[in-house]
Amino acid sequence: MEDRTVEILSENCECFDSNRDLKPSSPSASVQTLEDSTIHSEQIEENTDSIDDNSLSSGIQETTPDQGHTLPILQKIIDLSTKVQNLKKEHTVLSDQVKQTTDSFPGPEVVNTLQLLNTEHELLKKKYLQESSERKRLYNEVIELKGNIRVFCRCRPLNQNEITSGSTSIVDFDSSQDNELQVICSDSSKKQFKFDHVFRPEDNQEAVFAQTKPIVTSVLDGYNVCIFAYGQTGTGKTFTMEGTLENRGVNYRTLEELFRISDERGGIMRYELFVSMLEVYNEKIRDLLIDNSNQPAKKLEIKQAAEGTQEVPGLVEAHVYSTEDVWELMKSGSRSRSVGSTNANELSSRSHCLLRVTVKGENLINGQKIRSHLWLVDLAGSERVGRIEVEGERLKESQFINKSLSALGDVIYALASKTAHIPYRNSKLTHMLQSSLGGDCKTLMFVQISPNSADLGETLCSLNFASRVRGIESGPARKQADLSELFKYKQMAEKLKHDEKETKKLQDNLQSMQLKLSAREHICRNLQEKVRDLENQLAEERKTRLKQETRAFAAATAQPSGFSSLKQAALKTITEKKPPLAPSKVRLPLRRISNFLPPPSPVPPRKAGTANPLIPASAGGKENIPKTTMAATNTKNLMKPRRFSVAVRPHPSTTTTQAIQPRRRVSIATIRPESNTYMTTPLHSSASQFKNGTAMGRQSFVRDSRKARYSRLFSPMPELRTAGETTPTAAMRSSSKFMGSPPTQAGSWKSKHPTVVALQRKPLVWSPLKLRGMKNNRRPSLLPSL
Ligand SMILES: Nc1ncnc2c1ncn2[C@@H]1O[C@H](COP(=O)(O)OP(=O)(O)OP(=O)(O)O)[C@@H](O)[C@H]1O
Repeated sequence: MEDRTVEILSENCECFDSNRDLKPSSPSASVQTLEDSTIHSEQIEENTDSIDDNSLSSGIQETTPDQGHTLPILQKIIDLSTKVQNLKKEHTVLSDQVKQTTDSFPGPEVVNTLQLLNTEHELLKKKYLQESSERKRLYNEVIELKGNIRVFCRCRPLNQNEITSGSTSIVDFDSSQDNELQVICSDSSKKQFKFDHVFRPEDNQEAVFAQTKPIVTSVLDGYNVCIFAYGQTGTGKTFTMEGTLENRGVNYRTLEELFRISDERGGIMRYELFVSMLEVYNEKIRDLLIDNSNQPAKKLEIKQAAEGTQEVPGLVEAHVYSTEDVWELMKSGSRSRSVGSTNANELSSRSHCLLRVTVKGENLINGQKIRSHLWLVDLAGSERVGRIEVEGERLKESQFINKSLSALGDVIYALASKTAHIPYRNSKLTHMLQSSLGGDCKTLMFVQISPNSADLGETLCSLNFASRVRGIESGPARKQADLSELFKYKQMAEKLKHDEKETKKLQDNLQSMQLKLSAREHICRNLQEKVRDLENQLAEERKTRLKQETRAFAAATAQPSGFSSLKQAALKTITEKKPPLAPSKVRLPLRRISNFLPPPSPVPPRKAGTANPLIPASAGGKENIPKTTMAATNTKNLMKPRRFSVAVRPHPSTTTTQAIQPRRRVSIATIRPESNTYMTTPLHSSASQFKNGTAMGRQSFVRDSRKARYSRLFSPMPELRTAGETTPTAAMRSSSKFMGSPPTQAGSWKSKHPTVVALQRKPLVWSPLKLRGMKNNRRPSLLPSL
């Protein structure tokens, strides 16, 4: 009977083997993609069902030695493991993709660049605010300086000749009115003139420059400034502007002041000063800084630059670094100036002398640059031609001088009357001063007068002219910016705008990449959960099958007889539709599937009172070996079948067509003695061990860890072969590779599997022992009542 059982079990194993390559009947159940892991899971279920159904429908078949050696459940486990491995591989691929995506993110360099851009942006904003504040301050200052054409009147003292001749001063200065003077006419009438400031004959050069300085220094703020001295010959124009070595004039003091302020503002502004010196002689421009005594004078013309300013191409611009440089240049230029002797002045200036100071400044805080001009003009004598007895060349000079001075008067008149057209181009002088005369420039006019009564007419003419100049309503001064710098700032602003756009684009890209990363991470997490579900499901299935195999093995070995009843009961059970294995209700933590055997778990000594019902309570030591095992080991033909199955096999004498096919294959891989060279399954070892009565089979059990693992998985009671001190169930539990698995919710989970349900209702429904016991009413079942 036991031989038949073994044969039946073996054939059942073969039957499962023959179905191990079964594929899902529905193509839709195939695992196609990783994302369709749910389908994957369902496919596993259907695979299981398909295998089981095919196994059941095929019935018991003959075992052939050439058929596969792997059990179907092993095959399914392998398939599941393969799928899990595939899922892990895909997970790895996805993780690598995410990592590559992360690597392609803007790295630290881009982040640093962004930080630098932000810092630069903040700095530019700060500078812009500072510049706005500065501009406001300057604007207020300009408002205070409304009426930017200022007129100072300076009266020279009577010279030695005039005093000797008994001349008296016709200019009366009211002590109570600082800025007014009265001219005593020939009829003893007094003409009063009011100017911005009136310098008396006793006022020295320092006093004059003290009043001039505020306007002069405006050139360092970027304003064009024009200072000119107007008056008849010998009234002290050159003395005021150039001065002497002992009494330096406005020109020298201005440069001195400019250098002083430049040094004072050194931490904020960097200035460069350039000096040009030229004269307009007979309507010709001469560069006074070129020693052209030995060669013909180079002809210079006034050109209008792109910025609208008047430039003289070819004019020397000497970079000066100190007042000494300026003084040397002035002396050199003065020597080149055209002078002549008149009866009014021994060294009368026969030309208009213009000293141009170009200031180039750079704001070290905001980088703003300025470029402005300061014109210091010593005009030729304004006396009428008839006043001085000249002829020939001197007469011609005087005509040009008067013509240019008349043009200057016309310009001033036009500015005063606010006419649309200002005749700047009527003379070289006004054309040259165009950008420094007018409403948006600061102009200072020194009207030089003589106190000599003999010069009364010329004095009145000069004062009247100066009074008209003073009456010009000029607009607020306009700061002269370097247009090239302006263009540069414009480009910088455009670049900043572009950089801000790029920064925003980068930030958008960063956000997009972060979103993609989070999405991929989410996918990875889902995949991990699916892998975990599959592993949990696999573990559950293994556990369930192990339980069933244990029960079947115990039943089959304990009660091999009554096979027909067993068969009928089993058939009755298997005809029920088998639902898929109940999924795990509780997700178990991921546990890596390895090919290594878990360490043998110690089997706790069983108390007599809590002994497994499969084992008699009185059993101990060798006697603890279950009777099923003992029965199997005592069977002489145990080693004959190629496979050793715990499922029953009908006796050859019985019909094979009526063989019972267990719903869950419960078999133990074994081997025929003649093929033991190829098999190292535990049963083979155990069979040899049992046969020889030794423990040598244990060596082969652990020689191949993979085979040993599977053999150990499906060996119902490997421990029984050696220790024999525990029950098959306990032995199976202790030998299972899932010993380390977390406890399942066995108490709460209830299987819906028909077989399990049937077993729950009829614990011994397909147990031969139970059937036999029920049939004969003599022997109770050894299976536990679940
Ligand atoms: N404020 C003054 N104090 C003392 N001396 C003066 C003063 N103004 C002019 N002089 C003297 O008067 C003389 C003539 O002055 P200056 O040459 O400067 O006149 P000018 O107006 O330039 O004449 P021109 O138009 O012919 O060049 C000089 O010797 C000068 O020293």
